[in-house]
Amino acid sequence: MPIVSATEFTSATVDYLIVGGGSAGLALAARLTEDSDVVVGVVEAGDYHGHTHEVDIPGMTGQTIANPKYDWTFFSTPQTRANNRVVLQPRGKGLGGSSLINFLGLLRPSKDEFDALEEFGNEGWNWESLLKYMKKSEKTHASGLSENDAKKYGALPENDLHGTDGPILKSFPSFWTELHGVLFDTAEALGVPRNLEPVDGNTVGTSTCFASIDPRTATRSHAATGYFEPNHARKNLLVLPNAQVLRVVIESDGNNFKRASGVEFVVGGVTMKTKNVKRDVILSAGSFQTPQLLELSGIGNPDILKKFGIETAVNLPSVGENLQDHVYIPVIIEVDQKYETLDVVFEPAGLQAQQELYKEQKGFMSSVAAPAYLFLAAQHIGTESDVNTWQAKADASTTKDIAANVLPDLAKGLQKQYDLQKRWFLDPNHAQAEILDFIGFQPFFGPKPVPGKRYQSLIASLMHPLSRGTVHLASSNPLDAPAINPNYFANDVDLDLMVRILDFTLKICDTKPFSTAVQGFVLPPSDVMESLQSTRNREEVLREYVRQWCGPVYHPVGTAAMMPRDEGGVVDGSLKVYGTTNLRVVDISVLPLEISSHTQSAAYAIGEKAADILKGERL
Ligand SMILES: Cc1cc2nc3c(=O)[nH]c(=O)nc-3n(C[C@H](O)[C@H](O)[C@H](O)COP(=O)(O)OP(=O)(O)OC[C@H]3O[C@@H](n4cnc5c(N)ncnc54)[C@H](O)[C@@H]3O)c2cc1C
Repeated sequence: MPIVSATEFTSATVDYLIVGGGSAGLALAARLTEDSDVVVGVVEAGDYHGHTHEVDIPGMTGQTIANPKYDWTFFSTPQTRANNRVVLQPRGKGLGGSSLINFLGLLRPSKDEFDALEEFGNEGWNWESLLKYMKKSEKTHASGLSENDAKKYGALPENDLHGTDGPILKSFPSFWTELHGVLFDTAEALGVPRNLEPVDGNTVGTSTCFASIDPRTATRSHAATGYFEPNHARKNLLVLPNAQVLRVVIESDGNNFKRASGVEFVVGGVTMKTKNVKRDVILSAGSFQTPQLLELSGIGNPDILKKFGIETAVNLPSVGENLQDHVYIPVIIEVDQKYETLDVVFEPAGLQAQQELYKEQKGFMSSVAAPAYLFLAAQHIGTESDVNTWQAKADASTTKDIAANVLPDLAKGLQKQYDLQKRWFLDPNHAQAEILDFIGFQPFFGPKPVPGKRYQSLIASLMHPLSRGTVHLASSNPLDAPAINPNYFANDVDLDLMVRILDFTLKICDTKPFSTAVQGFVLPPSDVMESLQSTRNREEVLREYVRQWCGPVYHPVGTAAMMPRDEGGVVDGSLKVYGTTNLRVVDISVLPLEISSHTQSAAYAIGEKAADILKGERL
């Protein structure tokens, strides 16, 4: 049994100690322990949740969000350019990490975005290599669609691009709603074609996503089911849940470098220490807690560390800078009653019928709630002159409140990022925006659905923000949440883009055939919709709606960026933290630039690739 007690954990000698049993951390642990001579310890703050309905049943996705059993329930700092609001920043807690609570969409970034990693100086980090690891992480189930339907739904996968025997199972929806095809026809009328195979490196167009669902049982496939449970009998994999790491213990190696000798953690209110790490300590705590743990361990900006009474072990001011996340704005519409939507499960009779269907792995409970995607290039949402303006403003001088404006190293790296973003603005094959269709009332914020009515929620998001945020310590108490500041709209272009993406979404609702289904708007609310009819200053009305209703899409990256040290990097291409001999970061925080995709496939690929890097070093 790999789940061990704290005493067994601290007395064992391990080759690798992984902090965080989440998406990337468990992928890494599973692959390293394929070699029975290698002993790996995983310490995870949350529980091993086993199999619970709210995690397993796809139709219940969303119900774990803001539930502290599964979610860290972080909030942002007040966002000055979004009406001073604080916004929820969910992160999965427990074996499986955020893959426990995510919305199941299994998409991939574009080729350009992975190739950019190599352009940043990380040899071997490119599309070809990461495609191999994304495939390695997955096992694909065929859709069973006819060729005609597959074309209608933008769902015609090319077999050799998809994995066949990996641990994460992926499948297409078990049913298809009428509005799915109607939405894609409407997008086509607006100049956005279907993209039959969106995971070949080009994401632009309309398509159906795969979902991380095992179609044989209609249950969530996640890091714990794929990478932990099948390997639970390995004697060389020791897993300690319910233990929160407080800091990495850092020692001097006698030269200029620092060595991570173990970690201090708290379990059941008792603080304990591991010491017996033969090789590496690996942080896989995600984009918010990896930088927090680095700072708690004395690795970061000395000015910040001093403020919290922490002695600097490694002067690395880039830690916790460069935070990027997708920002979304919702449009919720009421649709004609004749359409079947996920809303049926919130009515007693509908729920009972769906529960019966679920027993046969059918119906809404068995499938992903947001299967239909539109990925839009800048050219879909702006004129040539808009695009030129946007790319001209991809610059540190037009971005407010960022450390790169005072720290030359960060400025150099940021300029490289902006140069790429400029190029991507001009490329009609590069997605700047995403609109996903949640096939019912999006379950959490704001207004509530009226029983008996039917809805669609179009979630419109910015893919490549120019703003940069931060994650730093909020206090010296390791058990306190970090201060998460996405710094929304620090670059004006982000707000301009959000307005254009929202406008395009509203245009969809006003264009046939989709418009014929629309009965009215829930969001934007009626006062905003009325102002849009009556006022000449449409842009300002939309702007204010964005400021008031925007939020994160839960894909934060960049806070431990894999870039050269003198360009604002935290780790090198072998994922080693600068200034240390054996401390690594293996999670989504190492991506220097946000990707035009949801991030779980990248997190698994990073875990898979890290395992091969570490195996390679032992040869
Ligand atoms: C609500 C939500 C919806 C999402 N929807 C999608 C989607 O539909 N599709 C998609 O592709 N992506 C989605 N994502 C994003 C995706 O799931 C994440 O990017 C990915 O899982 C991150 O992997 P990771 O390994 O970096 O971190 P995580 O998987 O979050 O793992 C980090 C782990 O570290 C643990 N940890 C943190 N601090 C400590 C500590 N001090 N001590 C010990 N353990 C610690 C955490 O408890 C967690 O288990 C979503 C994310 C969320 C939160």
